Amino acid sequence: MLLGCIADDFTGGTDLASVLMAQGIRTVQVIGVPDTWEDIARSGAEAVVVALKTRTAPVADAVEQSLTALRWLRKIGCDRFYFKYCSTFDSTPAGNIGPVADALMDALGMDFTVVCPALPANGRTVRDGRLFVDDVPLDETSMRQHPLTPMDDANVVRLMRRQTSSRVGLVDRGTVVQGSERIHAEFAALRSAGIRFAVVDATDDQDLLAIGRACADLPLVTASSGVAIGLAASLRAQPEDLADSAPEAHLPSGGARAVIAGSCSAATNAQVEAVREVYPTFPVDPFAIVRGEDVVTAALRWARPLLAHGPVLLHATQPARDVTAAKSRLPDDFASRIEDTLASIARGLVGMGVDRLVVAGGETSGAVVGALGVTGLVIGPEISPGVPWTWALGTPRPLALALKSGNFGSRDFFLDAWERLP
Ligand SMILES: Nc1ncnc2c1ncn2[C@@H]1O[C@H](COP(=O)(O)OP(=O)(O)OP(=O)(O)O)[C@@H](O)[C@H]1O
Ligand SMILES: O=C(O)[C@@H](O)C(=O)CO
Repeated sequence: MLLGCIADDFTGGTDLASVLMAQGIRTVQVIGVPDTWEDIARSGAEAVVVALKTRTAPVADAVEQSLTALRWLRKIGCDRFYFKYCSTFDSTPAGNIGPVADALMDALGMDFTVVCPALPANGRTVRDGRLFVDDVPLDETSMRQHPLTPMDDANVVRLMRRQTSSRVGLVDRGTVVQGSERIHAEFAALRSAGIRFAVVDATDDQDLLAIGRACADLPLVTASSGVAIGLAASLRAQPEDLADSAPEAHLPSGGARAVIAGSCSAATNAQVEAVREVYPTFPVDPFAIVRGEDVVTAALRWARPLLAHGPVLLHATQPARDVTAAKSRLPDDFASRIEDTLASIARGLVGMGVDRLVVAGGETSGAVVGALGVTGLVIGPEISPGVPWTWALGTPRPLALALKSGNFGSRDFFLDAWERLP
């Protein structure tokens, strides 16, 4: 086993798994911490991603679940680890990135690691410690109005300092461009100066390759999926050892298609708009859910006659400014109530013969995958950077799932995704 990964949400898990697969590392994603480990040991996997739903959980829960995942990964033979969080550093002032990273490091007896949310393939870069999305500082993007993790600062050093009492430093791009040995030397200098977390600048994949190599002797890295691009080289002595086959796939055979969107991110809003002209869409109204209306039955009644004719899309997605305006009129548990509703709709759709399902949003994906009883995901072909088709494990019938991070994918993602299925 080359690498054990802990992802703080489900779309983030498939993002990392697809990057590792692209690096030739045979990767399996499990949903939560499995009860057993024999299946994984038999699967031929070289990396395992444990997908948790801890991004917005209470800090103590997130820490406990992450430590449980770490123990399980050690049990199946991992001795190198990857804590995957969002490339937009989605978190609250209390956590959970800092507390989880601190707890994992304590458990591994470490006093230094990296913090690197950069993901240039999706426009996320870090310069002088500041996180940009397509060259716009994070706090000036729609992430400022995220329903659960509004991001009001682009400075990752400062964001991290809010979440940990440990010392946080910076490895700037001027150092990174000098290559892995120079970066490694800077890590050593920061570490001996008592720095526990080094935020590392990166603006392109070359930077990530160098950073990955410089992390070769770190038992744990903390990052978006970006650093994984550079890890393959340090995980294997011989590049020709790279695997070229995925674990056995469980392909569905031509049932109905649906999209469930619970993300209110800018990209998902644009993708929902693009669908409106092309196939049927159903808006799920948060206020109807709160009023106790039977939204699930209404949605399934709407979808039933349409499924034979092509894909359908059901969405709670609304523009971020509308969400921000509505939040004060919604109860505190609004997010989980919307997630539960979308998850019940997904279960109903699968019961009606949907076997190819796209889900937009990490929290939403967590709820849907839970409701469908999925225990793991075999990673299939990539639809767009960070979003692969996956084949569900643990479901009574074969099911293809694409779990799309809220801000990933082009405008036509919900139109084109089907074409990437084998
Ligand atoms: N109209 C709405 N008003 C308020 N909240 C909503 C609305 N629609 C969806 N939500 C909630 O917003 C949250 C969106 O989080 P989710 O993780 O699913 O998407 P995301 O953050 O855009 O995606 P990712 O985590 O992959 O970046 C969910 O909890 C969802 O239930
Ligand atoms: O890193 C990202 O942006 C995504 O994988 C993600 O975590 C969104 O939830």
